[in-house]
Amino acid sequence: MSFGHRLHTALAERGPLCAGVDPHSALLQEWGLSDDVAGLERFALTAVEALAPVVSVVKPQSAFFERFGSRGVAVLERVVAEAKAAGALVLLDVKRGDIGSTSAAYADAYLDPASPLGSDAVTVSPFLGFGSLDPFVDAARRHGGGLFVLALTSNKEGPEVQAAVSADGDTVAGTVLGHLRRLNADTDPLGSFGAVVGATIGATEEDLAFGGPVLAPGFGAQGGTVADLRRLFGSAAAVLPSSSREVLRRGPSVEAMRAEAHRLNDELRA
Ligand SMILES: O=c1ccn([C@@H]2O[C@H](COP(=O)(O)O)[C@@H](O)[C@H]2O)c(=O)[nH]1
Repeated sequence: MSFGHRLHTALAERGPLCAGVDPHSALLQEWGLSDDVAGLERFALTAVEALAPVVSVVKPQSAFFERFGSRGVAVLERVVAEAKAAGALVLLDVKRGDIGSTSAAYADAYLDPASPLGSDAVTVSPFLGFGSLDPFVDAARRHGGGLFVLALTSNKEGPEVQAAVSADGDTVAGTVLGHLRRLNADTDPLGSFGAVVGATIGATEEDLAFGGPVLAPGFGAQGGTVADLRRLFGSAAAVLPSSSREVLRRGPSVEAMRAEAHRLNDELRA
């Protein structure tokens, strides 16, 4: 079954919230944990225990695991496996993108279910040209996986690149969304090729009806609100507001993190 189909079902069953697992050193400290691999493991697996049984999508941020080298990546492998086992879809946030032949290796690493980091979907960067992502698109189709392609990111520096107008008169973001619209054509009920559009961007004239899901980071700690989501994403096929720190700072209590995820899902559904 395609990622779009599986995501559509998960959103209906569990709600739209995407829960980020971002083991910031400041959060490890707030939880009373040491800033080392043991602390990382306790933090990340506690977050998975709290959130993966109740949210549709868990999004581990690879950077916070990579900073501990191979032992940190081994913890990330457990996070991916345990979140899947608890019934969540796993979106690995690695924002990869390179020349095609290297993208093929990244795609195998993150989208092949037989790989130790094999996930349901992955974030990718289109800024080497959208065609450089073809190996990711092929792997996603082969394995029933999904992609979330950077389009209008939540950071204030994004427009310098993403709002630039290219030779055909489209913005860079508009060009990315156009490619996604083509990839998602004729997919029912939801395409597997999503876009990253921050909840913090204020306003956009881009057409967000491209047939696939929008990952909306910036909800919560970066200032994005439910009102922003309603205003920005009315035309989108599906929206996954993503929150990491805002939920994780409720820890280390499993009950408190889970209650916050339920509260946000209720608010988002209302
Ligand atoms: O445009 C983007 C793309 C990705 N992110 C990632 O989402 C989370 C946000 O964490 P919060 O604690 O909820 O702010 C983080 O992993 C970012 O790398 C983003 O923020 N904006």
